[in-house]
Amino acid sequence: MTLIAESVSMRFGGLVALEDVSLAVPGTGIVGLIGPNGAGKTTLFNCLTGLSAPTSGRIVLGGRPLPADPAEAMRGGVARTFQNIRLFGEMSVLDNVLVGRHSRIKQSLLGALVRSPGFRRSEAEAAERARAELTFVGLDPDGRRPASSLSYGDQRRVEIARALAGDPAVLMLDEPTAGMNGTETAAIGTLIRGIRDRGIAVVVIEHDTKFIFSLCDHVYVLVRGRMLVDGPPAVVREDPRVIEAYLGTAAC
Ligand SMILES: Nc1ncnc2c1ncn2[C@@H]1O[C@H](COP(=O)(O)OP(=O)(O)OP(=O)(O)O)[C@@H](O)[C@H]1O
Repeated sequence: MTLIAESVSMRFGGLVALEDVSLAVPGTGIVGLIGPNGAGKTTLFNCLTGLSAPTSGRIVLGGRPLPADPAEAMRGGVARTFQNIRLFGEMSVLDNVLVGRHSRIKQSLLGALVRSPGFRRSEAEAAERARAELTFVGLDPDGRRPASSLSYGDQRRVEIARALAGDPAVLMLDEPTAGMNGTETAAIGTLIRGIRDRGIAVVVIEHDTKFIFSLCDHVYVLVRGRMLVDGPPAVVREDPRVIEAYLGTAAC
């Protein structure tokens, strides 16, 4: 399912955060989005995940306009993680992942109240799926510990498991390696490739350009709210405009 931003602009009062930005996420593969601080990456992510409606332009998923409503966007097939981890800290790891699964399954209120056989079967299936996703991201499938008791890196994995439990067609990861060391970053890269191999399209925002260039099939570069250039990593990293605008630092 292709996710497309068509000529998206976003203004906050007098500030132009995005100006006529277009981007296409094909149904498979890993797309990277890089750019200096304040370039508009998170603003674009928010539009692509239904969190914000662009001031002009549109977001299209599978040929249909994406509703500017995160829950609807998730039901449509777009899941995300956040720059600042957003888990229910007091809840168990498993329950956090179940929240992602419940966005996908329909249960009647009556069935839930009387705990009908259908409701119990559906709950058991959801728990099984949540455990499978915990195993997939490399965590203990038991998941009984409170989410807040996990290390920062493992909490990121729980967020990813929760997003995967909702059966997304596109998974959007906002700085998935923020605060991680080299070993942890490499492990997240392996996990993202595994997600890609399941046939899920992945979009990654990162400041770590080395990570993006080694991971992605296609890279977009945003600078001051405009899409400066996009292409395969080998082309983008050599583009003089990119080097001048963004990569002419020790970071690349
Ligand atoms: N809700 C908002 N209200 C007003 N201005 C905003 C809002 N959200 C973002 N901005 C502004 O829009 C611009 C783009 O911000 P955005 O967070 O999208 O950039 P970014 O590329 O994600 O930056 P960073 O890498 O630092 O996270 C910035 O100037 C920011 O201050």
